[in-house]
Amino acid sequence: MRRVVCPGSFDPVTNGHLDIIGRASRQYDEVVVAVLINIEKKSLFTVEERIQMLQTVTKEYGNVRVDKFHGLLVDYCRQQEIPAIVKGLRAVSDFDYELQMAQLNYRMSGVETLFMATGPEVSFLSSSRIKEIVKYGGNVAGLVPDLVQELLVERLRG
Ligand SMILES: Cc1cn(CCC(=O)O)c2ccccc12
Repeated sequence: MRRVVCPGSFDPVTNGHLDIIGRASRQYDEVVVAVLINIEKKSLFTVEERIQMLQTVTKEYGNVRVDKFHGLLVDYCRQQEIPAIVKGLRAVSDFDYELQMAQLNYRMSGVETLFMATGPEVSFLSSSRIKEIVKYGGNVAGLVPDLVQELLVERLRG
């Protein structure tokens, strides 16, 4: 069974994330979307809320499982017996950091990293930019799932 992990904060999940997750779900038997627990980073949604959103918007793929982890991703991969990581690359600016992480992870654990180029229609997306737009009254329809847009408006505009 070919399994991969798609790690991230997903605070919240965007259509850029779903582009990669959906394409990975067609390449592998199982995709584990792993939400990073980072207590040092202030997040808009709780880990449980992020997991709930991801489970709802990835249900249609049928072979996506959502989980959470803290600490080193390669330790999680070892515990879960997942041999590879899938990362989405949005722009050349992503590559430098992701290359270093891929080399480190492989050197530490033998876990491979596979890169997928995000579609041009979503390559400009990030959770931070989306939150900023909603916070100042902008419209993010088509950039995030409808459910996420509703939750963003509720959380950021009360
Ligand atoms: C493009 C992209 C960035 N990330 C990390 C996002 C984050 O850390 O929230 C992803 C996670 C899964 C699929 C695609 C992506």
